[in-house]
Amino acid sequence: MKKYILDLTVTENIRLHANYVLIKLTQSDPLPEMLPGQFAEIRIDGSNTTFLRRPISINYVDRRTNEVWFLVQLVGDGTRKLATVKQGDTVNVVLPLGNGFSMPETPEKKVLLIGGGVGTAPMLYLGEALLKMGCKPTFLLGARSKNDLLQLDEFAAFGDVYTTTEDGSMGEKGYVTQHSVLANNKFDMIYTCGPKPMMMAVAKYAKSNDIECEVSLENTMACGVGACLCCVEKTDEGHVCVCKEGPVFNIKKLLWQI
Ligand SMILES: Cc1cc2nc3c(=O)[nH]c(=O)nc-3n(C[C@H](O)[C@H](O)[C@H](O)COP(=O)(O)OP(=O)(O)OC[C@H]3O[C@@H](n4cnc5c(N)ncnc54)[C@H](O)[C@@H]3O)c2cc1C
Ligand code: FES
Repeated sequence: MKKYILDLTVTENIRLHANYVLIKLTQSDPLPEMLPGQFAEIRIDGSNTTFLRRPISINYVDRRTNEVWFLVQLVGDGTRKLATVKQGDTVNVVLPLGNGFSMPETPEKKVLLIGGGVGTAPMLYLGEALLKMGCKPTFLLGARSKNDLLQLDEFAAFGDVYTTTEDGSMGEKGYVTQHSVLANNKFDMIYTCGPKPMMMAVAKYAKSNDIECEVSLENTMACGVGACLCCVEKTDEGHVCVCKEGPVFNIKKLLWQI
């Protein structure tokens, strides 16, 4: 897919919670095609300590308003600076990058989308794409506590939503892999994104229950286009760049000890 370097304009920057912002960007021309699971490399202007662009997932593409959404967790200088953009500011992005999730062959498939923390970000756009093909998704969203569960209304517009929190402040207490929705249903496909230990636990569950599973890796990245080799992951085909060959992989391709 063709990649673009675009100067996009901020239409909204919504503080969802102390540590998260939702940034919506647009341009006068129609935004390019973007697939669920792909990401952008965002240039951080005005930060003396952030030399490289930062990879952020495509959270949602609103074709009616011609906006692309980014859900950003504030973890360091780059994301904190990005979180300060205001309506009318320009943000330079390279997109769409990476491969994206593969869609089920038929809409009859029963699919579960598991997001942990800010790993829920790519699941919203994926959920809409699944619903559009007639495959209503089930979302299982996990976080430390209630405040870290984001965009619940938006998810509910596309499918059934279940939640877990580690402190029990919302949904079932515990980890996503302990949620009763797994025991009460037989899913054909699981898509997941979140902290690596969570994705490994999900992959282990999927493997032992013979369920197809795709994970979206968040290896630390620099160039985002397969040039610097800083994001490599071992697969059954050798070392590959997660930014280019991924970030989405079928768990059968990964050499995880699960
Ligand atoms: C393909 C991909 C998609 C991503 N999508 C999103 C998204 O939609 N929303 C979002 O908020 N973040 C996302 N991330 C993570 C995001 O890129 C990092 O949090 C960001 O680069 C940190 O930049 P910083 O300058 O704020 O922090 P830094 O100063 O660079 O780092 C601060 C802290 O964050 C940790 N960190 C840095 N990079 C990562 C990473 N890739 N994963 C986990 N921890 C990291 C560092 O170890 C350090 O402890 C994604 C990462 C990848 C690779
Ligand atoms: S980030 Fe440079 S090769 Fe992947």
